[in-house]
Amino acid sequence: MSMIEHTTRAFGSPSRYIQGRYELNHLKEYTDAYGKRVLILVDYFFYEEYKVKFEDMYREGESGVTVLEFSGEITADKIEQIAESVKEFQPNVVAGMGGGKTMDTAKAVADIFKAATVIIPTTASTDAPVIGLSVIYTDSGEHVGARHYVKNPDLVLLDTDIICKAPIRFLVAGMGDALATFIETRANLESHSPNYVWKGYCSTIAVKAIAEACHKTILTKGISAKLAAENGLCTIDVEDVIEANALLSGLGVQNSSCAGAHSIAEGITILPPCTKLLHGEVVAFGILVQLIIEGRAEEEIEEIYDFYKAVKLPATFEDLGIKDVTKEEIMSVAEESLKSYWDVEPFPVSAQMIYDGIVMADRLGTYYKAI
Ligand SMILES: NC(=O)c1ccc[n+]([C@@H]2O[C@H](COP(=O)([O-])OP(=O)(O)OC[C@H]3O[C@@H](n4cnc5c(N)ncnc54)[C@H](O)[C@@H]3O)[C@@H](O)[C@H]2O)c1
Ligand SMILES: [Zn+2]
Repeated sequence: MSMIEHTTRAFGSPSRYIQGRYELNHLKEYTDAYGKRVLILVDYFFYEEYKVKFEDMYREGESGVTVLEFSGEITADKIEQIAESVKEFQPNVVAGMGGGKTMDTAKAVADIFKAATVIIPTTASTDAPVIGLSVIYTDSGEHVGARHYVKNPDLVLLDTDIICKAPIRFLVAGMGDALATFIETRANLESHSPNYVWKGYCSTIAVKAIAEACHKTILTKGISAKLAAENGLCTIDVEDVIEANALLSGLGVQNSSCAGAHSIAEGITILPPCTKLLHGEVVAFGILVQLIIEGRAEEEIEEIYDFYKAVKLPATFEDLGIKDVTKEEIMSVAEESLKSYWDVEPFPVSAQMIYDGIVMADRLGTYYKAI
């Protein structure tokens, strides 16, 4: 167990968070407050459409804009190449519009120019937008490590019209990731583990309240939000769930820490079928394992299984695409998972305990599906 070294508490967050329908139409007003040389990295999915829109938007006035396409993997080389290509332009605002990889690349490029960072997520599938770090990979997609910045993004701007229209799987996966917030924060607080804000510093009352609000929002509004978004509607429940997935979940993880659920998410990706799942989907299964290992009350566990059944988050090996997984493979996942964050749990956790938790999560998943 990693105990805190002292009682100093720490909290970190983005400077501004703005969320609403059609908010992207106001991008220029927002970036004007930070600087006049604006670089916008746009996810390949939106590039053709938004390059034209952004160039039109910045045509009048003193600000200049450079719009570049982002595609593929986020690597140290790609970050350097992008920075090199805009060396003359010297952006003082760097925006990233797209999925987690585009956003993380924009954070890295902004850091090189010491520019203001503006993050424009186009899905609500991860808590990457608000966090002050980028996850770097190799060209072939292997995880290299995280690049940490001294500050979080200056502005996180969510246009919920765009996020609502994204495939529903992203919103649901984001709910899985967000549900881990309270469950992992509780473990962090119970074990008095350090948080991610500053080395060795402990968590605040604020993060406990944020994690509780995140949990309540997902469990009470998640089903309605999914139904609405599936029908192209952007109701207040959709807005609330987007805020929980992006803001509350991001603040939660940075200001406490990951624990068992994310450890399972990292361990289980050694099984090839699980690499095709979204981050929040494997985290969702990890939550079940963590709750079982912690021996939480039946009502709490049942509530989570019922929710998964309603929104279709994975609760069994079959849902994960690993119906025929062997005992040896499960033990390998357990051992791999031990390399992550199990030391945040309030008691020591062994590979055998994780093995039992994984199998039991599947068995309970099968049981709750049948009733
Ligand atoms: N920095 C952090 O703290 C942090 C936290 C969580 C995840 N991450 C990182 O985020 C990445 C995963 O994020 P991701 O799942 O968004 O991956 P991604 O960026 O690869 O996006 C997934 C796919 O969704 C597409 N997409 C984006 N918006 C869309 C929309 N509205 N409609 C349809 N398609 C759309 C993208 O083009 C891409 O093909 C990983 O690199 C992970 O390491 C970072
Ligand atoms: Zn996560």
